[in-house]
Amino acid sequence: MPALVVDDLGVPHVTAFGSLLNELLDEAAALKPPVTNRTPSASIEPPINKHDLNNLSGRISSAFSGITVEGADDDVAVKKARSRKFAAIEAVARDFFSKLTASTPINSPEFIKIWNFLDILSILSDDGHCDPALLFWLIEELLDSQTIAGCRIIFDYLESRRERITAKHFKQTNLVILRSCNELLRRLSRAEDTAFCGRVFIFLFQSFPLGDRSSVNLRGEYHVENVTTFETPTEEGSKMDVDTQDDAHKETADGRTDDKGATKNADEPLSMDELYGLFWPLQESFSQPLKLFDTSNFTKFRRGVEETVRTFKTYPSDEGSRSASTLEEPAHGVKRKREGSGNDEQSEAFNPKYLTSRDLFELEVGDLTFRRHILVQILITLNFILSWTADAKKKYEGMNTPNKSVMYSGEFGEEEAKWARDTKNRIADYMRKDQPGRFFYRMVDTVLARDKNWVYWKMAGCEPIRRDPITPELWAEAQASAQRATMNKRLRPIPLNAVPMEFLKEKDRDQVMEELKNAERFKIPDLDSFKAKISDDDFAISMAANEQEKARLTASKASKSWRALRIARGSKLAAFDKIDDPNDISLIFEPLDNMDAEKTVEDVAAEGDMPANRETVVISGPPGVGKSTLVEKLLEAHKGVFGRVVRHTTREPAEGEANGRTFHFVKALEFNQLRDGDRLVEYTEQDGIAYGTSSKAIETVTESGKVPVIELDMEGAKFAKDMMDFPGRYILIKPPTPDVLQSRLKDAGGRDEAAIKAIIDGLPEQLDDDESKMSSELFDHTIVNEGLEQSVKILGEFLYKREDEEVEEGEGGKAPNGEAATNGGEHMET
Ligand SMILES: Nc1ncnc2c1ncn2[C@@H]1O[C@H](COP(=O)(O)OP(=O)(O)OP(=O)(O)O)[C@@H](O)[C@H]1O
Repeated sequence: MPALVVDDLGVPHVTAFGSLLNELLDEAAALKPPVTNRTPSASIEPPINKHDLNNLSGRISSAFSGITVEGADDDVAVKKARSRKFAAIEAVARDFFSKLTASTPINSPEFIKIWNFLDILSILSDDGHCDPALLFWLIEELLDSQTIAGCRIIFDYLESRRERITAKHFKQTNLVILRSCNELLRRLSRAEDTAFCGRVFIFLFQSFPLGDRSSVNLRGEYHVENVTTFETPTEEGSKMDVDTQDDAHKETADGRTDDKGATKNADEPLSMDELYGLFWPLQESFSQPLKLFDTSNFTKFRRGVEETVRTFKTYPSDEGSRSASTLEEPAHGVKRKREGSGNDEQSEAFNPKYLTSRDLFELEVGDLTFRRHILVQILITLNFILSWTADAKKKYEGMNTPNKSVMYSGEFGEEEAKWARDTKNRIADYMRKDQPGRFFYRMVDTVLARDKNWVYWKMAGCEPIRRDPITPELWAEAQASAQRATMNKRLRPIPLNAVPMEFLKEKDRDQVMEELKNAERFKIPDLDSFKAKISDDDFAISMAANEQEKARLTASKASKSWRALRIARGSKLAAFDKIDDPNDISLIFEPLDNMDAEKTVEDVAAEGDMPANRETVVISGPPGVGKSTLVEKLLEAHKGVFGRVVRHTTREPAEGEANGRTFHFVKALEFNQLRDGDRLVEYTEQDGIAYGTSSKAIETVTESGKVPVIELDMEGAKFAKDMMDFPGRYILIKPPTPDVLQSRLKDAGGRDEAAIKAIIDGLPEQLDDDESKMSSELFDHTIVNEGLEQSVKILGEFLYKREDEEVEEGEGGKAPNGEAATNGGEHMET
C-alpha cells in the first residue's frame, strides 16, 4: 500500500520528482505508446533504456537540488540526504503505482505504463537514486494484486528483464525476490500450474548463484505439520456414493484380491480393507523418515511398503488400460459423482492433498498418477535409508565442516539396506514395464541421483560452489613458461637427427644424385636396430666412470628411446599403455602376440568368419557365474571376430591395471558428465563406485570391424535394455545349481563367506522372478554354464545362427526366449 495517497504530497522534492516522473513516463510513452489488439505480454518488449531518457541524471539532480548526496558513504549528512531522496522517490512511486494498478486492468493496453514505469524505476535503482529493493517491493505488490493469469504476464516481464534487474545490488534485493517467488509458488497448484511453477523455479535458479543457501533447509527440518489422517481400518460406516472399481480390479488382478477370500499365500495381495490400514500410515514415514531409525517403526514401514508394492503390481502399469478399465467406465450399477460436471481437466487433475476416505481408496489405487506418486515417495524414503547405513556414513566422515543438524546418529543395518535395495529394484521393474513408464522412471532416477548430491552438499555445510580464480603468480608463471616454450631457440648447425647435406655443394651433380638415392638417407630405421643400441647404452651407463659420462650416455639412450618409440607408434601403440617405467621401453621390441592388449586392426577376422548378426552381444548373469571366463573363451575361439567393450569406472586402478584395458578409469566428475550427456548405455553403482558402458567404447570395437561384447551384471543388462533401449543380443548365463555356483565362488577366492551367501540368496530373485518374467522378457537366450567348453560352443552357435535357422534345443541348442539351453546339465531349480 502506498505510504501517502494525496494528489499533492506537499513536500517540494516529492512534488518535483512527481513532475519529473510524469515527464519520463511521457517520454517512454512516446517511444512505446499503448497499442490495442495485442496480447498483454506483447507490450512488455522492448525495454526502456537510460539513453532513451533525456539527460536523466541532470534532471534528477535538479529535482533534488538542495539535497546533497555526494560524499563519503558513511558520512551522516550524506546518509540522511540519501534517505530523504529515497523516501521522496518511494512516496511518488508508490502513489503512482497504486493509482495506476487500481484503475488499469492488466489486459488493458494502458498497462504498458506500468512496464515503462518499472523500467524507469530499474534505471533509477541502478544509478543509485532510489532504494534498490523498491522495484521488487512494487512487483511483489503487483503479484499479490493479480490473479494467476495476471501473474503469468508479470512473470513474462520479470523473465525478460531478469539479467538487467538482478545485475546490480543483488544483495539488497535477493530476499524480496525470494519472498515474492515463494509467495507466488504457494499460490500455485503444483499439479495444475506445473509449467508456471517451473518458470518461477527457473527464474530463481537463474537469479541466485548455484551455491546460494537462502532456500536451503539447513536445519534439516521435516514437514511434520503435514499429518495425514485416515479412517480407522475396517470401519463399517455409511459408504459414499462413488465409483468403485472392485469388479474391474478383480478382473485385472485375476481374482487375487478377493476381500473376503480364504487363506492367501505369501504372494497374494491383501484385501483393500487390510491394505488401507497399512497404506496411509506410510505417509508419516515419508514426512518424518527419522522415525525409521526406530526398529518397530521400520518394521511397520517395511510391511506397508511391501504390501503396497504387491498390490500395485496387480494393476496394469500403463495408462491406457487404466482409463479403459477403471476410471472411464465405472463399474456396473454405480453412479459417477461428478457426472455432468463438464470439467474433465479439473476432475483428472491430481490433488496433492490426499483424500483418505476408505471409499475412495480403490479409486485412488487404480489411478496410475497416484500409484506413481506413492512409489516416488517410497523411492525417496528408500534412498534415505540407504544413505544412513554404516558404509554410507563412512563417506561423511571426511567432511570439513559437517552440518551437524543433518548428521544423524541413527544407522540402518545391512539387512535393512539389502531390503531397501531389493525393494528399489522391484519398484523400478514395475515402473519400467512399458515405454512411458521407462521414460518416467528415468526422469525420477535422474532427479533422485541429483538430489543425492544436494543432500550431500547440505551435509557438508553447503561449501561454496565456485572455482578459485587464477592467482596473478600462477598467471605470470604460465605466461613465462608459454613464452619459454615458444621462444626461438638457437638453431643447431644440423637439426637433430638430420643427415648431412654438405656434399650437395661439394660434389658434382651426378654424384649428388647417386648419394641422394642412398636408402640410409630416407628409410626409417628398423625398430629392432635400436634394441641392441639401447641395451649397449644401458650397459655403458652401469659402467660409467663418472657422473658426467653417465649423464651423456643417459641423454644418448633417451634420444634412441625416443626415436624407437616414434617408430613403434605406428605398429605397437597398444604396448605403450604397458610401459610403466620410461627408462625401460623393452616391451615395444616384443612381438605383438606376446601382448594381451588390444589387437590392431590387422587382427580382424576375414569377412567369411564373421557372424551374420553383428549386433552388440550382452553377456549377463549373477556374480561369479562365469561371464568373464566365457567371454574370454569366446574371443579365443573366434579370433578377430568379437571385441570386448571396456567399461568406465570411478574406482582407482588396482596394481597392474592399465587404463583402457580392464576399465577406463575416470574421476566422478567425468563419469557424471558422460552419464548426464547420455553417453552411457548403462550405468550402475556398487559400494559407492560407479560403473558404466559408453557408446564410444562400443563404437571403438565396431569401428575396428569386430562385434562388441559387453559383460554386465543383471542390473546393468536390465538397465541397458529397459531404460536405455539399447539394442543387442542379451544372453543370460545361469549356474547349473546354486551349490555349483557356491563352490565356484569359493574356489575363485576374493569373496568372503557373507558375500557368497548374499549372491546365493539373491539367485531366486535374479533368475526366476516369475512375477515379472524378467528373464524371459529381457534375454534372447539363456545358457546354463555347466561344462565350460560346451557353454562356449553353445554361445558361439547362438551368435552365428542365421535369422532363418532353428537350432535344436538342448545341447548346443537355441532355446526360445527365456528357456535355458543346457549343455547336458539340468535346468537350475532355485
Ligand atoms: N563352466 C565352468 N566350470 C567350472 N568353473 C567355471 C566355469 N565357468 C567359470 N568357472 C570359474 O568360476 C569362477 C568365476 O568365473 P568368472 O570370473 O568368469 O565369473 P564372472 O561371472 O565373470 O564373475 P564376476 O561377476 O564376479 O565378474 C572362475 O574361477 C572360473 O574359472
